[in-house]
Amino acid sequence: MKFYRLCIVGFGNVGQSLLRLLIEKRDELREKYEVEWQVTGVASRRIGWLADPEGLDVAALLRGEWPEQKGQPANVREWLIAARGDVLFELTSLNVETGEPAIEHIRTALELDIHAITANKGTIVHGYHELQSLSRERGKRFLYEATVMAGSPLFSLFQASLPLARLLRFRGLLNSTSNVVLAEIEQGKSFADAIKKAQEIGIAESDPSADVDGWDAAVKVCAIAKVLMEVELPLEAIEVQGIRGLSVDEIQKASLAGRPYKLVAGIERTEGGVKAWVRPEQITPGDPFTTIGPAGLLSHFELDVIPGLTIALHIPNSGTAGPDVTAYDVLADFIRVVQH
Ligand SMILES: NC(=O)C1=CN([C@@H]2O[C@H](COP(=O)(O)OP(=O)(O)OC[C@H]3O[C@@H](n4cnc5c(N)ncnc54)[C@H](OP(=O)(O)O)[C@@H]3O)[C@@H](O)[C@H]2O)C=CC1
Ligand SMILES: N[C@@H](CC=O)C(=O)O
Repeated sequence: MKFYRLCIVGFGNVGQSLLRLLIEKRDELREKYEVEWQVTGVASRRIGWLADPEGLDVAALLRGEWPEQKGQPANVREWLIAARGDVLFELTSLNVETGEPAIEHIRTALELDIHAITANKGTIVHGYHELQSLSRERGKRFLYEATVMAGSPLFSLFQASLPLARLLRFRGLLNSTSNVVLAEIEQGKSFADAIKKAQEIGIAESDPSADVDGWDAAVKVCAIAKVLMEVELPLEAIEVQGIRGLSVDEIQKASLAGRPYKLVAGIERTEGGVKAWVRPEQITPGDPFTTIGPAGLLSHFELDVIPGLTIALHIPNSGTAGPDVTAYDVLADFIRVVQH
């Protein structure tokens, strides 16, 4: 039996879903992978750096009850050492501009020979090469399946099942929040109430302007360029237009005409590199984008060896399905660590 001490930084929607899923899958992890785990560290701005190498009470954490700890660790390094972590789950809020402090959290974990798993796409855009090479140097994993198309295999699909395939073109729905907001406005809700709906489902970023202004999708396009196309694409080089500029009237009329708006992201290779964009587009009947609900995600890839490959992810427009499927990607990365 292998035993892992787990540390979670960022204990919001995804962090809590992950903990619930780890508990739900505890027996299967033991039976199928001979893995036992304990959460020995939990941290966030409100919680501080909680650590107990003997294991924290996970049921209490999920009830929002944090044990009083005198002399808490002062920073991520002290925290990981105090918790004697084996795996760090980095699940803090997206920082579009710098990817921090998530990059620092992951760098510190790898320097301490701790595997790092993240759902935070800022780390890919701003820290991918550094963190990849550090993870190789230390012989530890840095995994990020949940960062793009959370809930469906994307990076692991390419890595495991599409060797030597060259990605030429991509078009997709990468931001659930914008598409939920558009669908809610089509039903007569105000912009503010539509955002509230996305927040209730747990899919909006901590600052939802990253969603509706197109930056969350842009960061994901950038991650696709970096990881799947091996191309450097600065965020500033992406043509980004969010949904905020659309009026309620435009959104509702487009929907009534059977050509609703969706926030669409795309990238294609050009002679000199790549061209990438995020923008609202009216979709026509028969477009694969019409086949999924508002919170769903869809990616269509054109490869040199496969003319068209589509991944569609269906997410109910209620409950905590968004963070739950994200947590599953994070758990799948944990299993990859266990099999390392
Ligand atoms: N929700 C989803 O469906 C998906 C989310 N993601 C990504 O997963 C990550 C987490 O998302 P989600 O759980 O929804 O976000 P939430 O806003 O629900 O939670 C974010 C958590 O990060 C903590 N946090 C923020 N800044 C810091 C910091 N500087 N130091 C320590 N903790 C910090 C917050 O702490 P506190 O509350 O104490 O301020 C909170 O616990 C994000 O990067 C997001 O982009 C990826 C795919 C899907
Ligand atoms: N805010 C994001 C969450 C996942 O990355 C979205 O709405 O798609």
